[in-house]
Amino acid sequence: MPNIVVLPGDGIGPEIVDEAIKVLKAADAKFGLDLNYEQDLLGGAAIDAHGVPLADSTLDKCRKADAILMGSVGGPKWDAIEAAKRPEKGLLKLRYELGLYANLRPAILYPQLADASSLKPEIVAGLDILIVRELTGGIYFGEPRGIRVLENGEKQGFNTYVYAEHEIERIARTAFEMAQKRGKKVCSVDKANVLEATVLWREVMERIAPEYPDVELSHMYVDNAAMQLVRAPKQFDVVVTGNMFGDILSDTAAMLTGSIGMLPSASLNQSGAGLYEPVHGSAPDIAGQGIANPLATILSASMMLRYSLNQSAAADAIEAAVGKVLDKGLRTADIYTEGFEKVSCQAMGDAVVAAL
Ligand SMILES: NC(=O)C1=CN([C@@H]2O[C@H](COP(=O)(O)OP(=O)(O)OC[C@H]3O[C@@H](n4cnc5c(N)ncnc54)[C@H](O)[C@@H]3O)[C@@H](O)[C@H]2O)C=CC1
Ligand SMILES: CC(C)CC(=O)C(=O)O
Ligand SMILES: [Mg+2]
Repeated sequence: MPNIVVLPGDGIGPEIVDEAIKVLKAADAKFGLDLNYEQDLLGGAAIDAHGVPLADSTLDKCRKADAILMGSVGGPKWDAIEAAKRPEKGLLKLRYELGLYANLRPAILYPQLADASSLKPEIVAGLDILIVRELTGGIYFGEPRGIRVLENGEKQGFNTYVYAEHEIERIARTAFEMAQKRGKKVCSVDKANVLEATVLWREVMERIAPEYPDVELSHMYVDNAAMQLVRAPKQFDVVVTGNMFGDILSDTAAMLTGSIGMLPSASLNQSGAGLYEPVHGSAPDIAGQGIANPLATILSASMMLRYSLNQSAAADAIEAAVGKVLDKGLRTADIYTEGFEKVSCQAMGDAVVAAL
C-alpha cells in the first residue's frame, strides 16, 4: 500500500490539498490505487505547533514515504521571523534532505483557457513547455550567506551562487532525457556573460550534450529568456536552468497558461520518491475565502501518480477530467473570463471528481 505524506502547509495550502485528496480518492476508487495518507505539518503550521518549520519526525516520515503531496508554505504571520527560521526554510530543507534536485514544471496551455492567457491566443495556442529547474543548489543554498556588519558599521547582505559539476551534470541529464520524450530541444538558461558559476554550467551542458545526439542544445541568457517567454514562448521545448532563474521563469510561464493556479510540479531525486506541489505559494491575499484554484495541486497529484507511483492510467484520467471541467465552462476566479461560470475552490474539486 503506497504511503503518501500529505503536507497542506499554510494559507490556501489546506484548501487546495483537500481538493487534490478528494480527486485522488476518486481515482483510487476507479483504479484501485490503494493509497494510504498520513497528514503532517510543514512551514508556518509546523512553527506554530513545534517551533520549527520542519520537525525531525516529519522529515523522517517523508524519507520513508512513497511520495509527498504538499500545498504551500509561508505568509505574513511569520514574516517577522528571522530569515533562517521562516516557513519557507522548512520546504527548502525538505527538498535538500531528500535530494530532490530535479524540479519539473510543465507549463501547458489548456486550449479552453486561451482567453485567460496573458498573451494573444495565436502566440500561445498549443503551448507545452517543460521547465527543468535545479532545486537543491545554486544561490538558494550557497554558503557563505547572511547579513554582516562592515567596518564602517554599515550592514551588508550576501549570498553565494555556487554549482558543482556533478549538480549540473545530473540536472542536464534530466533535461536531455525529458527532451528525448518530447520535442528534442533543450534550451539551457544562464547568465554566463556575468556569472562564473554559470560559465561552468554552460560548459557542463555542452559536455553532456553529445550523449544525447537526438536532442538539440541551445543556450540563452536569462534576461533574454524572460523576454522570449512572453514574446514567442512556443520556441521552447525543455528549458533547463538553475534554482533561482527557474523559480522566476516558471512564474512567468504560469501566466502564459492563464494563471499560476494551473501550474503543477514534481521534485524528484535519484530513487523515484518525489515531492509534488503547485508552483504557486500560499496566496495569503485570498486564503480562507474558498476561491483559490485547486487545479495546480490536482495536476501535481496526477504527476505523483505518473512519476512516483507508476499509475499513468489514473494520471491520464485526472488530466482528462480537468480538461472536461474546463470544457464545461467552470472557472475559478483567477482563470475566469466573461461568459464562463465562476466557481469556488471546492466546486472545482467536486467537478473534477464528477468528471472522473
Ligand atoms: N512552494 C511554496 O510553498 C511557495 C511559497 N511561497 C510563499 O507564499 C507566500 C506568498 O507569496 P507570493 O509572493 O504572494 O506568491 P503566491 O504564489 O502565493 O501568490 C501570488 C499571486 O498569485 C495568486 N495565486 C497563487 N496561487 C493561486 C491559486 N491557486 N489560485 C488563485 N490565485 C493564486 C495569489 O492570490 C497572489 O495574488 C510567501 O510567504 C512566499 O514565501 C511562494 C512561492 C512558493
Ligand atoms: C520557498 C520558495 C523558494 C518557493 C518557491 O518560490 C518555489 O519553489 O517556486
Ligand atoms: Mg516560486
